[in-house]
Amino acid sequence: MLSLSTRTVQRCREEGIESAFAVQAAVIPALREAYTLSRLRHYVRDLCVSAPTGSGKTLAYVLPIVEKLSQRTVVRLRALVVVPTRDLVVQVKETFERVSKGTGLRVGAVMGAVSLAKEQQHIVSNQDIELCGGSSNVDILVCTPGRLVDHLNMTQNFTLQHLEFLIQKLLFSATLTRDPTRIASLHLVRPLYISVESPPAPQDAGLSAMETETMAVALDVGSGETKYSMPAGLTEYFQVCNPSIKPMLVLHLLYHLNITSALCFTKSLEAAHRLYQLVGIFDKHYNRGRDDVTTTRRVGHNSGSSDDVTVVAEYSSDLSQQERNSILRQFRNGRIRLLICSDVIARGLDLDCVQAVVNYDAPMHMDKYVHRVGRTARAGRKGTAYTLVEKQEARFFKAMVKKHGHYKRMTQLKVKPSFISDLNEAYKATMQDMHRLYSVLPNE
Ligand SMILES: Nc1ncnc2c1ncn2[C@@H]1O[C@H](COP(=O)(O)OP(=O)(O)OP(=O)(O)O)[C@@H](O)[C@H]1O
Repeated sequence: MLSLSTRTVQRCREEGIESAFAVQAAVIPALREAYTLSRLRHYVRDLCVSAPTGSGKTLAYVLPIVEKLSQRTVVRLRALVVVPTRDLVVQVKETFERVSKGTGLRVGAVMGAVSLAKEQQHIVSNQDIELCGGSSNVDILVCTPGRLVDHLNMTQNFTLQHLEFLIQKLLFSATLTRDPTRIASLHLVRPLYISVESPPAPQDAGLSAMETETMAVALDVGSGETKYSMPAGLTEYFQVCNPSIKPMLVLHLLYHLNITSALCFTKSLEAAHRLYQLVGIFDKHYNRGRDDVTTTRRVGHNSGSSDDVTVVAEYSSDLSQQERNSILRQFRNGRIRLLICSDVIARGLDLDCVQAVVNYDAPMHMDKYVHRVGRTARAGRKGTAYTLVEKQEARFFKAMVKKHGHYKRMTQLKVKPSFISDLNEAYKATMQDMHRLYSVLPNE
């Protein structure tokens, strides 16, 4: 049984959460049992959770941590959450803040977006004299690994000695390793593995009364290649093609399939920028003189007017945190149709509006593929993933997905040149502009 307090259940309802997802129904009681027994020292244990992307793993640890810590009287750092990217720090912190509203719990974040000194003031209440029990301004801290190490080395009175919960995204993952050697290297204490493979459709019972036994299955550690469980609402396509046709296929998705909200992953920042410019220029040529332009009002690449929809924007770790937040806000509000991005966005970021994911450059690691396509079809919604595989990569890509038992989920597309012939004229003009931009003469 979940047995969450009336306050937590009420808070969840205010946030639109009426029932527990499968992973929450499996993890929350296990986590409660683990921290209840951890008072007896030899019962301390680690929990490892494997569940599809977008299945609700964040609330699975946020809810029990807030439940437990809301009974505290003195502020001490009792829960530490380590996640791989800054964007994820912001997102997880917001989730803690929403759930803990009204409890008085203090949630902090350190990720290197501001100076170390500013972060020190934010997380530690007294830096003047060394205190053996440390001093803390926060009960819960969300951080990136690098910044955590900085504070451990350089922040007086920052201490982990009162920690009751340590969450590592690595161990709450859609791609949790089954490799016994890698698991051994983590030095886990009496690990309990929970694997949830069912889709994240809400269960019948409410948050306060949830049976868990049927949902969790034993994780098959050491069983060879990992078979990833994917979101049930995800449809996956791939197309084998020449590299030169790849931009046209992206344009086909935008202008023929009328995709209005997509993330597009490239292999490098340069490739992302080039594609961003190409799509922006194409949009101008394609829409020039057309009376029926309804889906895309052109705005250079972004005019800022509230009605405008920008056809394309780019997102990368090179942008400031403020710029990144602003782009994500516009994308969430439906004001950007195609967001071209690097893998900084692929890990854990929760954008409920993503209709499709495009792998403009096919990932060559299955983990990367799972995290990228997992930005769509979240929380029981539907979504589509398209992967463009260059001819010389096709053998490797197919072998990779087959090795992970994934090939049968995917459908091979064959977009014929005749399907996209109406884009040719604007595309030709675009290529001429691109060649001018990059000072490269066309071959023809
Ligand atoms: N019980 C619930 N009812 C409704 N929505 C929920 C519930 N639990 C989680 N969600 C929503 O589902 C979405 C995905 O959750 P979350 O980001 O925790 O997924 P995740 O499993 O951590 O994904 P990833 O592996 O990609 O990090 C979020 O928008 C969250 O608010």
